[in-house]
Amino acid sequence: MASSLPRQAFRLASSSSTSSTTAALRAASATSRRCASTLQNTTARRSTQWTFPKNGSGKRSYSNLPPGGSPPPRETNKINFWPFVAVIALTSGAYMLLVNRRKDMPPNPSSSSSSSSAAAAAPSTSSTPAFSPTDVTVIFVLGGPGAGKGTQCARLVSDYGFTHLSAGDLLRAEQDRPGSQYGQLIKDYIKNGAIVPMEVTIALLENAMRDTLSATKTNGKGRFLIDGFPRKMDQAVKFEEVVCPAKMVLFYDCPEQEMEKRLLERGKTSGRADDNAESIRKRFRTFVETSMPVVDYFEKQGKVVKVDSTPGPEKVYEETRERLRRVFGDKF
Ligand SMILES: Nc1ncnc2c1ncn2[C@@H]1O[C@H](COP(=O)(O)OP(=O)(O)OP(=O)(O)O)[C@@H](O)[C@H]1O
Ligand SMILES: O=c1ccn([C@@H]2O[C@H](COP(=O)(O)O)[C@@H](O)[C@H]2O)c(=O)[nH]1
Repeated sequence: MASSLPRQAFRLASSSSTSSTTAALRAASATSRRCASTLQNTTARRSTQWTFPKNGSGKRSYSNLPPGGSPPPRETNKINFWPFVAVIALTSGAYMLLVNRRKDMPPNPSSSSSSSSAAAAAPSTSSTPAFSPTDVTVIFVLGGPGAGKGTQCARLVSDYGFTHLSAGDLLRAEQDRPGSQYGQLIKDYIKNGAIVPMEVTIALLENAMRDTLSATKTNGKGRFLIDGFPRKMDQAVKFEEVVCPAKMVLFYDCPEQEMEKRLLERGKTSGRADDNAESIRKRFRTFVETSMPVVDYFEKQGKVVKVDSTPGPEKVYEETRERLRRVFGDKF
């Protein structure tokens, strides 16, 4: 059902868009319920259609005779034309009324002068992203837990003027927001190193992007480092479809042993519920099984820039800058 949720469902919460969050997810679930009840009604109608009366032997009777009964009395073959004439007259009248009313209506904005072309006439099969990649640069920053994504993003922000959006941070903020109906759900997912349903995360990201763009007077232009997202194929596809296609994927590659050491060290002070041995093990597993396919997917599109993040942060950053320069040029 997720893929057929209304677009509105993706306009979810940020701290400034709380009520739209709730309303959007409610709308989504209301739609699901409507779908379910429509399905039930359809099924009910179908089963009615397929209920045939049983005859005396207990078998279904498929003739137009009532089971075991005699044929209905034959009607005399007199045809009365007047009802037909009345129906035709009424239908023609209604049609003419409709045509005359339409003449007074303003033209439909979607059927402009080019409406005669096949493209304009065909129903839209894909949605348009909320932000154009011409105005908005999105770079996905991926890598295992503790690979150093956040550390590198902080440096890129000060040198390139990116806005850094960490999906994990946004989820933690939503989790702690008083009154959030997703607080407990997010908490459980994070503790288990699992991926929160994409509707929540995509909406948080889209809202944060929108808030950033409207707060900065840059005519809707902006640069975003989306850190720790997408971590699952459905997120990747949906985000690019409804929010904005990414220009590049910065992938920080680091051995598990090194990442574990960093996370356990960070866990001494981070206060994060998932910086402990058990959660780290689960996060690694999710990363290998669920998130690596996303990296492979973008790799096939030639979008991945892989940086070894085993060395110290300075060295990793130097390499990152060099790789960005190669892709975007000196003036980026
Ligand atoms: N290149 C590095 N060498 C050594 N330690 C590092 C390096 N980069 C980051 N760290 C440290 O490792 C820990 C994890 O780094 P960071 O938070 O940047 O990783 P992350 O990939 O964003 O993690 P997560 O996915 O869990 O949010 C931090 O304590 C950070 O200071
Ligand atoms: O797209 C996402 C990103 C993150 N999560 C959950 O958050 C935690 C922590 O993420 P960090 O990037 O390490 O801060 C992650 O383990 C997931 O449980 C998510 O569900 N979806």
